Parts: sequence; C-alpha cells; structure tokens
Amino acid sequence: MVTLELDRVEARYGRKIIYTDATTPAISGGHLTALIGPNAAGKSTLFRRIAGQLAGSGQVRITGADRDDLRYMPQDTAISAALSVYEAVILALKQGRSGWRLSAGELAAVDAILTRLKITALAERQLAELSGGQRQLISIAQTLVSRPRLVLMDEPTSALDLYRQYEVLELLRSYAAETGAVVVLALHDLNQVMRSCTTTIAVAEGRVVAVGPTLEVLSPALIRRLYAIESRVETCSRGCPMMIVDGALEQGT
Ligand SMILES: Nc1ncnc2c1ncn2[C@@H]1O[C@H](COP(=O)(O)OP(=O)(O)OP(=O)(O)O)[C@@H](O)[C@H]1O
Repeated sequence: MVTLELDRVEARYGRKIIYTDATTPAISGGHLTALIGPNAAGKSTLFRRIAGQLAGSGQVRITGADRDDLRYMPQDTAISAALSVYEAVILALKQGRSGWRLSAGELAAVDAILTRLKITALAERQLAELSGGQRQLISIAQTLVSRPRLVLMDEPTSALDLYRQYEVLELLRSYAAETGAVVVLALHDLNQVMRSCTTTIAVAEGRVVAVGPTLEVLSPALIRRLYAIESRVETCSRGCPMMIVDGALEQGT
C-alpha cells in the first residue's frame, strides 16, 4: 500500500513563504484524492513542494513507493518540441532510465496507455498540430505510461470536453484501484470531486484547512469559507450527491 503524508511542510518561492505548516494524515492509495481550494490558494505550490521542485522545511513522507515513482503533471503542459505523439510518450517513459533501446514490455506500455486514452489515432501526429484538449490527453499519457505509484495532476480535465472528462476520471479511478497508487488531482469542479474522489484535501491561503472523506469535507460551511458561495448537497434521482450553488455572499459578509 502506498501512502503520502505531510508533516509541517513549508513551501516558498525564495523569500516568499506560501505554506508554513501543511500537515495531513497519511493519504492511502487505491482511490482518487482531490486537492481543492480557490485560485491562488496554493494547490500547484503544494504539488511542486511534494514533487521536490520547491524547498522548505518539514517532511513529505512516502511509504510503499520511491521518489522515482512520483510523476507530477503541471497545469501548464504546453509541449512545443518537434516530436510525434508516439515519440513524446516514449520520451516520457525513458526519462530517468538508461539507454534508448525499447523493450517489448515498454513498447506494450506505450501502446496500452494510448489505447486506454483512446488516442492511438493521434500517434503519428506532431505535437504542434494538436488541439488543447488533445495535448492534455498526451500529457496524461506521458504521466501514466511508466505506471507511477504516486501521481500528482494539476487540473487534468480543464481542457477536455464532457465525454473526455468522464472517461479520464474513470480511467484514473481504475488506474488507482489497479496499481494501489496515490493519485492526487487538483480540481475546481466540485461535482467531479464528489463523483470521483474518495478523499479531499482543502487548502486556502497557504493552509491545509480540511482533509477527509469527500462528502464530509465538502460541507456548505467549508464551501462558504473557501469560495464565499452558498451551496447545498442534494441527492439526485439516481442516488448520487450533487452540489447546487445558490449564490455568492456579499463582500464582507
Ligand atoms: N513562481 C512563483 N514565484 C512567486 N510566487 C508564486 C509563484 N508561483 C505561484 N506563486 C504564488 O503562490 C501563491 C499560490 O499559487 P498557486 O499557483 O500554488 O495557486 P493555485 O491554488 O494552484 O491557483 P489556481 O487555482 O489559480 O491555479 C499565489 O499567491 C501565487 O501568486
């Protein structure tokens, strides 16, 4: 079982401190975890700190996996290299591995992730020719092709149409279940969070303000505090919880 735990983690850009004391219980793998919070709350910063791209005190504890097993997909995944889709996914697989010769298993891994994402038809296309949504799917393929056991994805569905959003979240959910990986997704769509993510971490103003089962974390009180939005959770006719937005609070209330 893979777990990820933060213990009084600090994160900063030079002298600008974003987190002083981010702490979570051990987040277990096998299901999806959401990272939520308003714009500029510090979601990407926390990912960068966990991925080792930012300095700071405190401890990021990973059990059941190595740091090499971690893949971070940033929000801005502009890929400009003159490569085909197939080459770009191979390149991602080869990162950190010695030699350029591909084993039969590695070729199968590239084919498998393109098939799972239903993008085999794009394999020979140049990255520069792709649409924004297609590029996001390639980034997801690059992130998952090495079957990492710790995955951090910053808004992985932001450029996708409704069908692809659904498909990608289902794929990520089954990936986590199959591999036991800790998969943390920064998401703004709280209905996606309720549908797909078992655990939710909420951050605001450089603090972890709640961690726990998604439906407990996404209370109207927390939504009000994070977003200044009045909301309620109702059960739809098929038994699924849905968040309904009733309105925004007046400034200063
Ligand atoms: N490279 C940087 N140098 C200095 N400050 C930064 C840098 N990147 C981000 N910040 C600041 O860190 C804070 C948190 O930003 P971050 O990108 O982590 O927020 P976020 O929650 O991911 O936001 P969003 O939902 O808008 O993507 C913001 O105040 C931002 O201005």
